[in-house]
Amino acid sequence: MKLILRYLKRYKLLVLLNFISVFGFALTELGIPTVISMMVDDGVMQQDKVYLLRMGGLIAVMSVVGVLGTILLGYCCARISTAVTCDIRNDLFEKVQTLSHQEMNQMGVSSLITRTSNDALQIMNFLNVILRTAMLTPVMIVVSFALVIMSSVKLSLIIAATVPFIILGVVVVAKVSGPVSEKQQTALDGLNRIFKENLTGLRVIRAFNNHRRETERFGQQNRQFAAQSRKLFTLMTSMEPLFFLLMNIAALAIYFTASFMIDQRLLQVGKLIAFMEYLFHAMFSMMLFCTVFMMYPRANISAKRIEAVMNMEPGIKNADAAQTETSDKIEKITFDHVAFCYPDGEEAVLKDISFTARAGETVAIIGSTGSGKSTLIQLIPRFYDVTEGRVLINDTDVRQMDVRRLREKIGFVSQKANLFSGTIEENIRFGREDASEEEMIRAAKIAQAYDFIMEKPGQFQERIVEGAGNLSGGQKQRLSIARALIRQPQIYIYDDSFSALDLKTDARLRKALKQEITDAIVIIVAQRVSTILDADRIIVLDEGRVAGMGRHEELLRECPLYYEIAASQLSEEELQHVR
Ligand SMILES: Nc1ncnc2c1ncn2[C@@H]1O[C@H](COP(=O)(O)OP(=O)(O)OP(=O)(O)O)[C@@H](O)[C@H]1O
Repeated sequence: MKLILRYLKRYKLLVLLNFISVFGFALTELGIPTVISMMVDDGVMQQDKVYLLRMGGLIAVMSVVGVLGTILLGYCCARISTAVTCDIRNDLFEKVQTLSHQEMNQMGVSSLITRTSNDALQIMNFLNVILRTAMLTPVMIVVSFALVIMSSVKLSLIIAATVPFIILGVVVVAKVSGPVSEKQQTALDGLNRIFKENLTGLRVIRAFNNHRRETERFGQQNRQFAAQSRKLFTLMTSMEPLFFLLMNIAALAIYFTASFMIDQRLLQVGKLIAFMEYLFHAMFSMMLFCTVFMMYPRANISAKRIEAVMNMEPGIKNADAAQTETSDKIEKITFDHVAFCYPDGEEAVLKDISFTARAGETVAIIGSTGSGKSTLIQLIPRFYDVTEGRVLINDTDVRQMDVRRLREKIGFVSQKANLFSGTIEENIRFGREDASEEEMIRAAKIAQAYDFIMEKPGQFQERIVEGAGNLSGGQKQRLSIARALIRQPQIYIYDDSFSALDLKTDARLRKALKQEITDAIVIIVAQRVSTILDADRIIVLDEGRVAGMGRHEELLRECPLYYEIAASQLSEEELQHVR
């Protein structure tokens, strides 16, 4: 619960106001029965009308104060609980932005979503209850039990007998509900994961006619979640009837004893009314307090799940002496005997990779699937850090550079064209918000996106739906290329970014890129040999090792693996031309 306290500290004034309104409320709630008891014993019994009127006025004032206190209490609870949850969500979101791919994989995207949504909601509900009742109930319990005892010590003994049973019940429920709550949240993670996978893979599921299987998978997980929820709710609600049973038995015993006491003039009727009123408040407050107590394990689990994310150390962060000032002009990128192994992998995915890419050059990387092409380029923007060797920009190790500054210099076009819901313009400007209209149009034109954008009814204002479902694969790729181009970076990295383009568009795009980007370093991962024919250097990767390096013609002659790839894609004539 340290998490909640840490965030509550930000709203000290409101918490204080909350506390004051709680006291105001308690004072009036418990004051009114006292005044009623006085009215009955000293006013009604003595037929003193003036006294009755005075006391009636006092009750009216106390009621107004009580109502105002309750409204203020409600306001404070709502303000604090929503503000704290909002802060927690914002901080979680910000934290997730700093996590590297490794931590994201470790935690799981669905679990991160559940933690930000459902776990934060649990904290909000708990806070709402705690601010409303946890502050109020201890005050009410102590004061009203004191008044109960003061009203009649004998009758209080009957109540004392029920207290151990109540405490025992609450402790048992709290102990059992903690682990159940954890299982419930984990089941919800799983439910979200299946739902997310199904929505993103809807077409595949339909194409393979697998919706029954998926529905069954979802149903199974849903049943698991429902079972845990049922257990939890049953546990939480089981306390209430038991509590009322105890209360009713106690009330019977009290009335029975009180009738004897009144008979023997040991107790007045007014005192009995007040006693029952105090008792009602004491028991009701106790029940509310028990609810808070029972809610605690659930909120505690959620707080722990949130804290686990907050306390995660980002794998990629700035070195202590990170260079915030990188030289403006990037002359070269050097891979110096680089090896890389994924944190959860057993074997190195890249082994002893060395090459240099200079400004104005295009370096292409080709190789069979799984040979390590995408992994290699992800080491440049530090999505991962090398396991051995160094990646240098000019002569500085990227690990010594400020991550933000480093990434500012890079235009990265990922293998999967990720676009965001919003307009086409917003998506292109994602690369650089302050770009001019001309720069945006220029980027769209080089990326060969301009024509299809102009054909859309909304043109640059055309809306892209979630997951860019209203665009073709090639259109998505071209927009993500435009997004990188508008940035005008010094390093371009294309991770198989032309694969969805037809050969004609691919050729036009490469021609435009060559004309417009003359001074930057361009690194292209490609599957198609035709995409990289003109590259200044082609690196052929085979199981994480460099199997060949050179221009297209040289490699055809000297690298059997490259020849094999080219032979599978080019015509006999194109191959003979080189030989
Ligand atoms: N996050 C990851 N964790 C563990 N292993 C990974 C991870 N990503 C990729 N790999 C493994 O690393 C190897 C290289 O993958 P990589 O994606 O770099 O290959 P690639 O050459 O780009 O393949 P493709 O052409 O199919 O995109 C593969 O064996 C893959 O299984």
